[in-house]
Amino acid sequence: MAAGGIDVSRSSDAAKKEYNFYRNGSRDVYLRQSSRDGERRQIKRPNDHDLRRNDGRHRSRLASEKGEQREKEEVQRPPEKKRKFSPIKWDVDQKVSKAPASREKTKSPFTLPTTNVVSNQDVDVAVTRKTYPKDQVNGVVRSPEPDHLTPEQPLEARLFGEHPVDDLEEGQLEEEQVIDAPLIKTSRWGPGLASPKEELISRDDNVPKASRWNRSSLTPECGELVVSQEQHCNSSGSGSGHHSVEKLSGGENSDHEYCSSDSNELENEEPVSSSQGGMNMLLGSRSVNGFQKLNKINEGTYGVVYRARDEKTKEIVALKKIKMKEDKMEEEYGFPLTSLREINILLSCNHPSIVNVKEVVVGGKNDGDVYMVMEHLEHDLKGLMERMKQPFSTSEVKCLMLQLLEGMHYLHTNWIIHRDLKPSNLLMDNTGKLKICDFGMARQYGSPIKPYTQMVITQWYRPPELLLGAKQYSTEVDMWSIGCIMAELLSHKPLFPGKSELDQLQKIFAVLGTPSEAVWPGFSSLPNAKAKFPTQPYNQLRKKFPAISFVGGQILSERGFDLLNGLLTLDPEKRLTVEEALNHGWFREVPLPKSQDFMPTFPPKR
Ligand SMILES: Nc1ncnc2c1ncn2[C@@H]1O[C@H](COP(=O)(O)OP(=O)(O)OP(=O)(O)O)[C@@H](O)[C@H]1O
Repeated sequence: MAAGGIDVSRSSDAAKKEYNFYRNGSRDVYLRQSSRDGERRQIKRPNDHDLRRNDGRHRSRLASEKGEQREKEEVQRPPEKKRKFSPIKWDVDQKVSKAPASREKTKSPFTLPTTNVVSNQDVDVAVTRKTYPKDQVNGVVRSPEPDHLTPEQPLEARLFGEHPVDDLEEGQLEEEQVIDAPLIKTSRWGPGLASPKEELISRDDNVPKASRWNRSSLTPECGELVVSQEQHCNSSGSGSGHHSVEKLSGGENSDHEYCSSDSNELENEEPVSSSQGGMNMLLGSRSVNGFQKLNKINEGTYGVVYRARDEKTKEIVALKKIKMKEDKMEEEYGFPLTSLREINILLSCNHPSIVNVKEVVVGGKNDGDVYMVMEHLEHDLKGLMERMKQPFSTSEVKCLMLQLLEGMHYLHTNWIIHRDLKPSNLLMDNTGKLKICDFGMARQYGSPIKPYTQMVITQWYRPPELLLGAKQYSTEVDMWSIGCIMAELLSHKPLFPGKSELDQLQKIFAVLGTPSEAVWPGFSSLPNAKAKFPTQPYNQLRKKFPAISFVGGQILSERGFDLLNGLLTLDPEKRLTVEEALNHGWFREVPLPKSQDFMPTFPPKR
């Protein structure tokens, strides 16, 4: 049976109603919730142009729909959300801002939780993008047969020079960043601390445990948790002097030294006055003893997650214990930066598709332990897909994809890149709700886009530009991961299960074609693109997701394939944006997205 769908906007009123039911239903949930708790913060959302680019790929038919939708949203914008703990105040990169007269007047996209307004003018610097003809996407040319992938010599050596490429298994990331004491001293967390030994983040057995978090030095006035966005590394350092600093040559960066990894991104925070800095995130935090641990759910790279009961409310929650860096032989130990970012971002976000962090609690066996208390969801999509006997149906995939895209739309419009989207980081409950979790790799991006570490995103879901060494990237990296997730939801197996970074690239190119300058302008100047990749001139993706199946396998309509191919576009400039994906016609053709209420339920994992 052909999978070609029917466009409900033209031919099926009933289907359209059902679609609207889903969309309105889910929006109603959003609005109901927001008006109920009355605590949603009003956030200035960048418009399409602000968001990422103006590449002329928006469909005109959708443009008017989007316009109406946005208008409605603006009218119905929920009231301001009270801060749960402390706001993120992302710093302005003074070197790139247009000579603000004062700090207060600085316009910046890094003001997520505040009501500061970002002017389009400021944002445009980052988002202007080239226009490409749509037909160049992935250079889709039907092929008779693929060329055989037989490198003449070890490609690892050719691709990455002398440095061997470590195999990265799923979930494994090469970097872990922690905040070390000297760093904190010069950060906005520093002010108000009595001595370096009483740093908030450092751990030292000489320091009485109770003072590790130095609560006494914290005042409500300095209660803002402030994390700087992109700091230029200061070669004189902040005292630690151990961070590597990479000098980028050429282009607009040639005059500056930039951080080569995220761990450096906090290094050069500007000094702060006492009114700016400090942290009271843990001030008045409850003890973890108020929770009864029921069972261990999972152990990830950065924390152990438990199912627990809040003794006070009897509510079942998820407790994520932050793994401290215990090895004092290491120069950096203490509270991982990834966890700090995760707490910071999650406490500031409020969206039905983003896991809710209720509070942060401390204590336990070790007085210095810190836990995030999150709403508990029964499943994650990875575990669920492994245990499911039947794959998700197309309408179920659409329901899940819409929720994922809505959550990502919220993040991207608030200048947050997740950078670790994968099925195990997508939680699902038995009422059909999907929620994005694990914000350890997430960060805000800004204008202009700066070099960040490319060692983000679990390898199977990492886009080719990062594998090829690109350091300047933004939301498009998440869109690639979403493409991989969509493929996996449809087929119930990972699309590109590479065994090493090189194997990952080979797997991608074998399916989507080896990129060329014609298909991906700028490809050849990426750091790792010098390697001679086996030539695979054709896009083979359709073979994996056919429109017709004679053996009863999963089929994908033309529109579904168009969405998948648009997400898995090699050239990040041409990859679909979250807004384009959200408005894609696949979601309006039959079978329509299943309503959350009708999503299947699954037994809890043991
Ligand atoms: N709120 C929650 N409710 C239920 N289960 C959760 C919740 N949060 C996390 N989990 C489970 O714990 C696992 C690990 O959580 P998380 O990804 O946040 O930790 P991590 O240490 O950052 O993991 P990773 O190694 O993947 O980066 C998830 O894949 C999920 O199965």
